[in-house]
Amino acid sequence: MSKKETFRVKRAPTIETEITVPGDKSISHRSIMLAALSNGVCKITNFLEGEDCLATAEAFRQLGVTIEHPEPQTMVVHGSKGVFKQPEGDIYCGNSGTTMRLISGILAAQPFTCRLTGDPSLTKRPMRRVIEPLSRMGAKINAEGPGDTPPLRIEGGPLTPITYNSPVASAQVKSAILLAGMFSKGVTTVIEPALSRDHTERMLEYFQVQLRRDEVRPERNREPKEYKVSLVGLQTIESRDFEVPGDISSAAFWLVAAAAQPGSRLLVKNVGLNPSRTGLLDVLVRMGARIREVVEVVEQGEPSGVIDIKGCSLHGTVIEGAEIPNVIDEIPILAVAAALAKGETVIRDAKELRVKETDRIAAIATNLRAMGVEVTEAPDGMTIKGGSKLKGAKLPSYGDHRIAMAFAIAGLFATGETVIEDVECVATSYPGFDVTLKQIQKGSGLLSRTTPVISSLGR
Ligand SMILES: O=C(O)C1=C[C@@H](OP(=O)(O)O)[C@@H](O)[C@H](O)C1
Ligand SMILES: C=C(OP(=O)(O)O)C(=O)O
Repeated sequence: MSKKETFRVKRAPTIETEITVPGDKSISHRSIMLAALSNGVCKITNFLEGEDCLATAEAFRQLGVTIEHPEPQTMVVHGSKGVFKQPEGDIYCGNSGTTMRLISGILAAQPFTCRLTGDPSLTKRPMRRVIEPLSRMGAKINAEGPGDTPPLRIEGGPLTPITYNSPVASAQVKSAILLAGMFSKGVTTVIEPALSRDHTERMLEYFQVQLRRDEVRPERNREPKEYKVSLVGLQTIESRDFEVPGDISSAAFWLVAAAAQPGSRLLVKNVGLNPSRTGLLDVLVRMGARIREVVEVVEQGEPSGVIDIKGCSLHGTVIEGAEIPNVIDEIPILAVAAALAKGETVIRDAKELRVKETDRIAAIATNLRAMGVEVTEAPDGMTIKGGSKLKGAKLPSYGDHRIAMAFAIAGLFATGETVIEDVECVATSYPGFDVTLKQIQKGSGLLSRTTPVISSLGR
């Protein structure tokens, strides 16, 4: 996609198709990292060639790791057992918070200094959340930007393990500490206030690292639970091949497009169904969507399979509390679903959205209002009054991939034309989104009448 591209979207026919989506972004990042730390050669297939994950691959090349790219979506990583070379220049993490925060955990343990930079969006994102625990482990990290923002200068060295009570349920914080813990002698523990995505834990186990996971109730039999993960450092990370499942956060856009349109039916195949990521399906079911999901594979620690969704008229819901980390990246598209649903949807406990690629609460509220939707903003969320007709509008993406894609879907339901500006950011997580968008607008790729309806399992 070239610079300053737009999506021009018009009302679409019902969706009746089956699709696959590119590889999972979170898992693709981790596959490069764990393969690089491993003791041999790992072939990663269905790797997401989004800019964020390519930035992670490039970072490890700069650290001296040989990474081949023999064919599309395949990366062959020659593990270096955690021994890296000092990079010549800065490591550029692009738009990717995951790259910067996770790699910080690894660099904290290296016997050299390096500097991490990013694009204007990443340069505004808070890094205290990783600086604090990694400094407690012994790293010297200096955030050069105002208010602990990047660039980060990391002077690594020997680390001591810690037990860290994380104030946020963040997979990036948890993963940075666990990766640092792999370089320190003794037990590193992270306790989080709600379960964030657990791909790092699952992939470490798949690479033969032993760890322990517990659900703890701080006061006996009282909710909310806390989630505890511990590992002993200096374990060998055994090289493994890995196939990345499709990204449910990318599938989310089409799932909502189908869910909100009576008469639509969509099958998404080979998509990740890790329970720490499927909160979107729970929310859509609460809104009235008819969904069945079938886990077909649980190899390599990550469940994946098919989602079968039928459109109907949706109604409002409440999204809050421990569910928020599970749907954190899906809130922009869930807000669009809320605008299309009858009644009110309340989103709370989601102040994290203010520090993503953009302030997503403000971006969602502004764009929904431009389409004629009544939205009340709160510091940690919003209330959306759904059910009125969406008006086509010219909308900024705020340089945020998920805002760009969510509002392209809103445009499929709006009167007139919706134009999303500056959509090149979509390449960070979903190359090919524009192709599927065009197909769906044309109504192509209809399901054949023989496509079996999934009848087992379901929600
Ligand atoms: O660990 C990861 O791969 C991610 C964790 C989440 O961020 P936080 O850890 O900041 O919640 C999520 O928003 C991001 O897209 C990817
Ligand atoms: C927040 C996101 O990613 P990251 O934190 O890696 O930039 C995202 O993909 O929505």
